[in-house]
Amino acid sequence: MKKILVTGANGQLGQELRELSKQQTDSFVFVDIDQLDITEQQGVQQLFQEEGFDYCVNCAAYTAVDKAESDQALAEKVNVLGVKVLAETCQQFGAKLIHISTDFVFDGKSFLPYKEEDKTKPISVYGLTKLQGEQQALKANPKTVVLRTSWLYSSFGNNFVKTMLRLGSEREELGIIVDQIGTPTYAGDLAKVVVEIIRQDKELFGVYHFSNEGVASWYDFALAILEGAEVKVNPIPTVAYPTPAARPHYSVLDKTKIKEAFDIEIPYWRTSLKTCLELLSVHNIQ
Ligand SMILES: NC(=O)C1=CN([C@@H]2O[C@H](COP(=O)(O)OP(=O)(O)OC[C@H]3O[C@@H](n4cnc5c(N)ncnc54)[C@H](OP(=O)(O)O)[C@@H]3O)[C@@H](O)[C@H]2O)C=CC1
Ligand SMILES: Cc1cn([C@H]2C[C@H](O)[C@@H](COP(=O)(O)OP(=O)(O)O[C@H]3O[C@@H](C)C(=O)[C@@H](O)[C@H]3O)O2)c(=O)[nH]c1=O
Repeated sequence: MKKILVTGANGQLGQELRELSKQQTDSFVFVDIDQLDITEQQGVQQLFQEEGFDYCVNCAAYTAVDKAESDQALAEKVNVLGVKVLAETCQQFGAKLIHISTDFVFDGKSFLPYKEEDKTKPISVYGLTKLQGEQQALKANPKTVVLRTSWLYSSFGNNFVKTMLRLGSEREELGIIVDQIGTPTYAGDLAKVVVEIIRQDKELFGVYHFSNEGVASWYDFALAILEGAEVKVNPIPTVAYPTPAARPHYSVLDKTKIKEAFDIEIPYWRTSLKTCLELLSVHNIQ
């Protein structure tokens, strides 16, 4: 039986892992900032010393993309320093680290799905801090898996799906960006892959890309979320929706490496969206 620490456990991915852990025989410890601030080296070291983890899954992050532009210090503290502290502590106590990163490490100028070794060039503070976090993790603990994912949503936490359901019930029309192309990822599917990597325990460290299968613009995603609703969804260009942070125009991830290494099948994004929407409607959450 393995012992696994999950940090940032109250976020979308953390809560999906919590759900999934109920069906696992491994022992999971879930902590969020109130129990363990990943930037506090002493507290992190003490917990590792007391508990002796085999794996740490880092779901803790500063994820407010627009706010990060004016709050660089805090974004850096959590996404760079916090990851360094966790990775060094994992190395010190012999634990493997699974760290989650983002498609926003790329500039979006490609027209083919990004492979792990493609050149990174973040265009936002969030993207830059996440890239620096990856680098710190891989440097401090060679036994690190970095999972880059994109456009995460879940029935837990805050995300684009819930925003669309809310705005769709409040407004008659929505303008949604059509020239940013990527792939939505159901955090429940990402949680399954994390658990599978731990189960296989193959020691295949390094960077991997994971999202759902297929491609969409935010506009396509919004239309699928609001299918059957009365609201009119209009496609708009990025310039018509100015935001503090720039976002890549294209950030589809190539998933060949993770599929071959861990022999996994990945659901199409519309299939997983349906699963999440059904869960939301059963629990009447918006
Ligand atoms: N959301 C997305 O669309 C995407 C996310 N990712 C990455 O996936 C990972 C999981 O994302 P997601 O589940 O959406 O994130 P969330 O924002 O839902 O959850 C992050 C959690 O980390 C907590 N946290 C923040 N600072 C600290 C700290 N110093 N110590 C401990 N915990 C802290 C947050 O607490 P609080 O809420 O109180 O701040 C929150 O509970 C992140 O690494 C993210 O960068 C990658 C691609 C897309
Ligand atoms: C609410 C809204 C958003 N949008 C656009 C803005 C943006 O380009 C896109 C998504 O907006 P959001 O703010 O929900 O999501 P955003 O913060 O851009 O999502 C990103 O989060 C980080 C954490 C990641 O790592 C990325 O992979 C990605 O998921 O939709 C519209 O066009 N119309 C709208 O009414």
